[in-house]
Amino acid sequence: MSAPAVDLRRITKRFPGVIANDEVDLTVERGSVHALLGENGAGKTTLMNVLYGLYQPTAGTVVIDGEERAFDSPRDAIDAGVGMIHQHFMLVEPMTVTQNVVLGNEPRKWGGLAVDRQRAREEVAALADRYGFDVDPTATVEDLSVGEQQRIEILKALYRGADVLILDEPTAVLTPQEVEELFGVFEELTDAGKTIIFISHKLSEVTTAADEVTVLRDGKNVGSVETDDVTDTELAEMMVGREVLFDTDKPPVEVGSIGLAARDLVVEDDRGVSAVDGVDLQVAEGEVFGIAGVDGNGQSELVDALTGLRAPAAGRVYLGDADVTDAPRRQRIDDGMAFIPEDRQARGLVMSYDLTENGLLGSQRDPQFGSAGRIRWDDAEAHAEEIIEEYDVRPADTEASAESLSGGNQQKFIVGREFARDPEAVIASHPTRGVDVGSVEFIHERLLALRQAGTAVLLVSSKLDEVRSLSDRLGVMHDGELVDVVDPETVTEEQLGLLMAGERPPDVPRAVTRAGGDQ
Ligand SMILES: Nc1ncnc2c1ncn2[C@@H]1O[C@H](COP(=O)(O)OP(=O)(O)OP(=O)(O)O)[C@@H](O)[C@H]1O
Repeated sequence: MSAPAVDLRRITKRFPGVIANDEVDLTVERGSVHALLGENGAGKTTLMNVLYGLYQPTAGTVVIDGEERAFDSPRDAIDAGVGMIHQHFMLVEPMTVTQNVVLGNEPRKWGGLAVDRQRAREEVAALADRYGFDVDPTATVEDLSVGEQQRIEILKALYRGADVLILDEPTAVLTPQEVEELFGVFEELTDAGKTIIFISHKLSEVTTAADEVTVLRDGKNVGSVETDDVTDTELAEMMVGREVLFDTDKPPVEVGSIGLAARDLVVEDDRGVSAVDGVDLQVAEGEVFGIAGVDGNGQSELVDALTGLRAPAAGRVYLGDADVTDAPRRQRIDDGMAFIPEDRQARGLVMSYDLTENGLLGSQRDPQFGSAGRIRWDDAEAHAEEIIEEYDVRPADTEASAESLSGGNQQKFIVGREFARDPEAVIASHPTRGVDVGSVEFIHERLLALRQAGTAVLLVSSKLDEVRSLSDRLGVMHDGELVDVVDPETVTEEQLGLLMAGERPPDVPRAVTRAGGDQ
């Protein structure tokens, strides 16, 4: 039998005060798809960063194709045939597909004096063709959908000779259709002898797309199993070490008056084009209003306008009875608006601050933490400790900087901080993105507890099962418009998919309006 494509032997990686990987073994056979699963902070990204040469292990050996390797940088890993596709793409948007794919490795002509553009185009087209990728090498990257951009990243790795492809949560930003396409790409690649390792939090995707799965817990490998031999429930238990319930219990709630509303809202994007085109919506106290849609159909701009990050070009925003259209963000927070942003690193946290400081963000003027501009740091620290404990943020250290936390733990901290404000209205944008199953369950429970307590919740999510199970009414956004408001319980996945694609399927069940006031 040939040597495995990847063989990690007793990899240990320590950071100050943390053992991120603790003698982890991982064997991945050539031509297979291997999933890496584990709670937030379990050490998945760290292990892959070791394999990709971004980190040097404290101890242990990396063996590729039977050959022991020591990578000092990703350059070494790429030379050994290991490529990595990060969650945040590293493409140059104004450039073409071809320019991006060959970037840094351009074929040359005239004795190396000039880039051979024609050859570059031909090579990229041939590569795309070989793996069945439907891409136009002359297209500009910024005009492509997220799924297409991801395929360009994969092409880039293949162009550099990758035999092993590592993908960090590749499905987090994709629509259900794009996820299917990506899994099709996985098949093409493995048929051609490539090896794929992907990190995921979605159990159903792991069992669908992977041949084998390895579960990490607290930095250790707790088991590698073939996906044919394991159920979602068993995997969840391996991850968290306890039973995880998948049912969301949503008790009936008596709704109150309007907690959050938008009227005829028009919002322009960064290029001055209308991204939100006359949206009307009302969220009652005690109601979860979900918004489903393919990313990039105006959801982000809508959320920006509601939270005060972007001034609308027309229309009004209301928090309770108050018109807050022109109110600064700070005032909206003071008036009871909590916000879980889509981009947690840019808008949810200050990455270089520690958790005590991050726990204060938005509450600096709250008398709970001081007066006359002086902050009582003991109280601020106690507050951060409460969030850490309640939301199981790891490491449980108020002095840890936000940037030293894993992505999912950063998210849990933001959610904890925002929910602790006891808000009148919550705007939650992809609140469980990158969060492990145990924590997803917890965040869902807390969202429903807020609903129970009479908070108006606007939930934007690209996870259809999430918006369907939590929402009382579900709006679908397409091309800047709220094209329909449907009953999340009875609408079918197919109807939703069509609405999200801008079509008008028949017999869509309309949502029943229960909110007070006119609708
Ligand atoms: N650069 C760093 N400095 C200090 N600690 C770090 C650093 N990178 C990761 N860690 C710590 O190592 C542990 C593992 O983190 P890692 O990002 O590998 O987890 P993960 O399994 O990928 O989590 P998630 O699912 O949340 O992305 C965590 O405790 C994290 O706080």
